[in-house]
Amino acid sequence: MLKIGILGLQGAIREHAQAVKNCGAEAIEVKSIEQLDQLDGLILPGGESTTMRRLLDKYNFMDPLRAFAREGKPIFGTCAGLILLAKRLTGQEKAHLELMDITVERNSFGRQKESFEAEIAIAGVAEDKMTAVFIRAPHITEAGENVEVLAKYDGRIVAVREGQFLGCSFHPELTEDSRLTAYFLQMVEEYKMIENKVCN
Ligand SMILES: NC(=O)CC[C@H](N)C(=O)O
Repeated sequence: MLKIGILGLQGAIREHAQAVKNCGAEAIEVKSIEQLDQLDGLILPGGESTTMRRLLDKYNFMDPLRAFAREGKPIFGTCAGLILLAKRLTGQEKAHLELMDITVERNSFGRQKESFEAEIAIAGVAEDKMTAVFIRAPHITEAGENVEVLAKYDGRIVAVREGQFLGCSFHPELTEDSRLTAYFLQMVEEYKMIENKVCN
């Protein structure tokens, strides 16, 4: 069974764990860096990216997370998690993990739309549209040449993939529709196959 970690420092942790279990994998709430070794893939949940960054520093997660990525292991960032993955943040000098070749703007859907649901199509995941829950959501203003744009809302990029990394502006764990989580687990499965080939 695939072992999927959910970074458990702050944010929507339990809902992601449930979505992972619904898709038939084991969900592990990650609270210390020692737990990273046993994982096949990792989810960075939504929450508040500044708070999350403070906790990542406090518990010395930054370098181990970058090492996890260097091993080629898949990471899925949702909302605040997407902000953590970005190489560039609008209006901020320093980004966080700097793993995905994207520029992200925080809180970009205006006041009246602080929290809303929308029906969006996601390439390779939900061509027929699915409900996406946006909560003080960021969006992607620039995507590098190796980044695949999977979804847009209101002309703005809200879901992307770059090789082993997947990111979205919304909260896929807050609806019953687990298709995006299932897509991520498929990425993890593919990574495992590649890893086994290299080892054998
Ligand atoms: N729902 C979310 O994760 C919101 C992200 C939040 N606005 C931030 O900047 O971190």
